[in-house]
Amino acid sequence: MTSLLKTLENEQATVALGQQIAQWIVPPLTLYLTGDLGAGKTTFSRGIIQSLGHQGAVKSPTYTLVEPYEFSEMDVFHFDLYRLSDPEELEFMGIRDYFTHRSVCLVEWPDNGHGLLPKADIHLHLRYKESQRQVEIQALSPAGQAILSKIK
Ligand SMILES: Nc1ncnc2c1ncn2[C@@H]1O[C@H](COP(=O)(O)OP(=O)(O)OP(=O)(O)O)[C@@H](O)[C@H]1O
Repeated sequence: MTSLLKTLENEQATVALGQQIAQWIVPPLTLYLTGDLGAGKTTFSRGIIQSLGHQGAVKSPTYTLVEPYEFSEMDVFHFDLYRLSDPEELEFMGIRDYFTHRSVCLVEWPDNGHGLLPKADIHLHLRYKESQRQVEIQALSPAGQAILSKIK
């Protein structure tokens, strides 16, 4: 599978990447979002979620672990696992019930999910390089590859 490197000049570029990807999402789909604190994971998620039709704010669910958004054709689950110390918390939440053929999972700090999450179709690595913000978008499945091939 392939990957793509993009520079994100400003916040709007991060939002716009989410908006682009949102048009091509066919559930089920899982995106992993990694990058340091403040790298732009929530900004990207906001681009996707608002583009799908959510009109309110999109905040990182740091304390609730997951924020669900229901749309006509899919359910989006925005996870932030930064504070997850015990994977049993995910089991207690009944995490497996979240994953259906309608589910789109956006997962911040996926390494803390300890293998309880679906495998990623796309992995976004957000980073700073020489004072620029960059994102490496990695396709990890045919569904992810189909989306990657359309990103401009
Ligand atoms: N490409 C960009 N260029 C400049 N600023 C950006 C860019 N993308 C996002 N930002 C800004 O960076 C700040 C942090 O972004 P955001 O909250 O999305 O990061 P995060 O990775 O979700 O952080 P955390 O891990 O703390 O939840 C926000 O103020 C956002 O507006």
